[in-house]
Parts: sequence; structure tokens; C-alpha cells
Amino acid sequence: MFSILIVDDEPDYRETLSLLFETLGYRTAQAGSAEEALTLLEQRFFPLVVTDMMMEGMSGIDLLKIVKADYSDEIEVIMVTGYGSIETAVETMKIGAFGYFIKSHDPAELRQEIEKAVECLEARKRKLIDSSQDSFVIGSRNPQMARIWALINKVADSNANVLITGESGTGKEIVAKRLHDLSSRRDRPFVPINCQSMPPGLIESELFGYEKGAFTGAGDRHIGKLEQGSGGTVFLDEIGDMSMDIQVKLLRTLENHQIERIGSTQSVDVNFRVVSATNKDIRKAVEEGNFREDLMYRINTFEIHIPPLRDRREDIPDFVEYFIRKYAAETGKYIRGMSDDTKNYLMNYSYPGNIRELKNIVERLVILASKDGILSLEDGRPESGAEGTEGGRVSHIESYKEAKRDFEIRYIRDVLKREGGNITWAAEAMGLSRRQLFNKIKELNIRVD
Ligand SMILES: Nc1ncnc2c1ncn2[C@@H]1O[C@H](COP(=O)(O)OP(=O)(O)OP(=O)(O)O)[C@@H](O)[C@H]1O
Repeated sequence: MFSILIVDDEPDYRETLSLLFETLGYRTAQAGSAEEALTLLEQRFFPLVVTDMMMEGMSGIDLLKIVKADYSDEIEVIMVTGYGSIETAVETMKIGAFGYFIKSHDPAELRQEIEKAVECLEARKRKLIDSSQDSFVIGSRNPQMARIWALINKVADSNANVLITGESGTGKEIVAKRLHDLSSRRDRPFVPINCQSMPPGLIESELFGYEKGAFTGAGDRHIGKLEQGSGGTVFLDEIGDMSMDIQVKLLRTLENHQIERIGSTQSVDVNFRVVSATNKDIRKAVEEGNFREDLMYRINTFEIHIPPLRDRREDIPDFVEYFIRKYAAETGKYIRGMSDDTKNYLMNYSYPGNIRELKNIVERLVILASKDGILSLEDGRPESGAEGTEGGRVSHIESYKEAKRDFEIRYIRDVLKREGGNITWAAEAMGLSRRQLFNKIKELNIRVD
């Protein structure tokens, strides 16, 4: 249900608006001042704020300015005032209000404004979670993450280097791609490079390229990723794992905007923006002498920290819906809904592998869904019906904890079996790191053949 925050220092007027909006089918919350509204916005996400203009303390205009600065288009604001004038209406719209309503006017006008705003917010959301190949979930129902999306929108069209931090699977690469897509570099290449997966010798030639015959095995000239990304964005994933000597070379390139291919003495001008990501604590790496401080300052003009999925559970339903649509389209299956226990499981699970893990769980549920089109953990269990059931009915009710453990054991066993017992591959398929899977295997006492 759509939530509207009503801000007014007159309790009666707040109550009237609340009644009006609730009869229209919206959920409401009330704040008696702009200050209280800001506190509420920190705790819960309201896509729409309807605020009085003249209030004791901070005015509605001040509130509008702060909301637009912190959340930009993630939150729309409608300004309500007792004394309307064309000038104030124009002023509020210039600051970014979605609409304007004068208290003495017909409430039908306000209703229309609200409906327009809701339609606009929902259309934006639909566009963002459509199931086309390259789209992703953008925006958030979690206040902290909604602010991060607003910051992403703001810094995208600048040349500032951005460092994205956060646990594995939180969507750092998606954010990097979004920064690129929203920038004026969008028609030029987005070049991702994983600094962790490549052996140190290879990463240098991948980044800087080489001339024909530069070293044994160097066939034709190879254009490196930094040169390929010229005009566009280079995404340096897992930058915390970059070796010290490559860090020196990268820093030099960032300072003088030139590279030298290996085996060449000529410099080539390059103009790329760097977006980097790491799930390591880069400041600690600097303290421990594993990361250059000067490079850290170069790459993090802005730092964007993405919280883990378990700290923004409000977003789970949108992700689930998005991935169901994606995998239903891919598999050609018609999915009508999901069982209550599956919903509870998805809402309450801790997702150590974050969005990647949620994505893999939903993919699996869609693939294994039976003909009725209802997603069910029961279908997700390969050996379901084999034990603990009588005539298809569960003989005793397990505690939630037991059921979860049971699911995890079967799920991990099944994926391990499918990946031929290879823990690295199985971890990748599940959206976990190797270590996370290894710890789970130990904790659940699973035998790996
Ligand atoms: N906002 C999103 N919308 C749709 N899918 C998403 C979103 N964020 C992440 N994902 C999906 O989750 C998976 C992990 O995302 P991504 O690779 O960006 O995470 P990461 O933080 O870079 O992970 P790692 O640190 O392991 O490289 C990907 O498959 C991605 O498609």
C-alpha cells in the first residue's frame, strides 16, 4: 500500500487529510512539525509527503528543500497552504515540489494532485523493474538506501571518481553501471575489470595492453582495458586486491591521464572515469600497508556504501517480484504466487550472499515450480515427500529453525551434487563466497563427495 506522510501543525487539518487519503486507499502517517517529519523519514520510507507551508519552527519550504536534497525524486512533495499566491506556487515548484494546494479550494483538486503523484511514482517504479534484459531494481523503500540512490543520481553526471563499498552480492556492479548510464559518458564503453580474479602478471597487460612481441607469447598488439574505456567508465571491481606495483601504475595514469602499453615507450592519452568497488575495509588496508593512501584519495572523491540486504528487508518484496518476472520470462513459466511458508522464508532469511543469493533462490524456485504456478519451498526440496511425510502430509510440524536448517541442508547438498562436489562452483551458483559456503558446510555437517 502506498504511504503518505502528512505534515501540519494543526491536528484537525492533519486528521481531515488523513481521513481523505485513507478513504482513497492510501496508508498515512502524521507529523506535527517539519522536524518531526524528518525524524519519521529517517525511520520509514514515504514516497509522498504532503506538507503545510507555514509552520512553527522549520517551514514547509525548508522541509521541501531538505527532502529534495536528500532524496531527490525518490520522494515527491505536495505543498499545502492557507494563503495561496502565484509567486509562492511558482517558488515551491522551482524548488522541486510536485504540486501545490490551497486549503480553501475544493479538496477534489488535492485528490487529483495526489493521484497524479502516485501515478508518476508508480510509473517510475514500473519502468525501473521491468523485465527487459538490462534493467534492475532502482530506488528503495528503505530510508538509508533511498538516500543512497538519490546520491547516485546526483554524482552520476560528474567526472568524480566513486568508490563503492559493501558486502559481496549487494549490487556494487549494478550501481557502477547505473552511474555510467546516467552520465554523459553513457554512449561510450563501460569496461568492467575484476582485479581479484586475475593473476598479477596478467592484470598489468589487461589494464595497460601491450605491443606485439612485448614479451614471450605476446602475439598481436593488445589494447588494454584502460584504453578501451577511454571516453567511458572503467569499473575496477575488488580494487582492494590490487597488487602494490599495479597500484603505482594506476595512480600515475590517474594523475597524468596517459598510459604506456607494455613494450612501448610512447604514451597514449586516455580519458576515462574510474568507478571502483571493494568489499574490504580500504582504510584498514591502508593502515596495514596493503593499499596506497594516495590512490585511495584519488579513487574515492565519493564513497557510496551499500548496506547488506538483511538491513533493508523492505526491499525484499521488490527484488522477489523482479526476479520472479525475470525467470518466469526466461523459463516461459506462468507464476501466480507463492505459498505462505515460502514468503515467510524469503522475508526472514538472513541472505549472507545478499541480492545475488536471493536471485539464485528465486531462480531455483521458479525452475522447480510445479504446474499450479505457485512457488513453494517444498518443490525446491529435491527429496520432498521422501521422509517425514505421510500420504503427502507432514507428519509433525517442525519448528521454523528446524525447517530452515532442513531446507539449507537439502539445498546445499543438491547444488553441490549438481556442481559435481566443486565448492567454488557451488558457492558461485548459490551467490555465496567460497568461505561462506565452506562455513555452512561445516556448521551443517554436510559430507562433500
Ligand atoms: N538493484 C538490482 N536489481 C537487480 N538485480 C540486482 C540488483 N543488485 C544486484 N543485483 C543482482 O545481484 C547479483 C550481484 O550483484 P553485483 O554483482 O552487482 O554485486 P557486487 O556487490 O558487485 O558483488 P561482488 O562484490 O561479489 O562482486 C547480480 O546478479 C545482480 O544482477
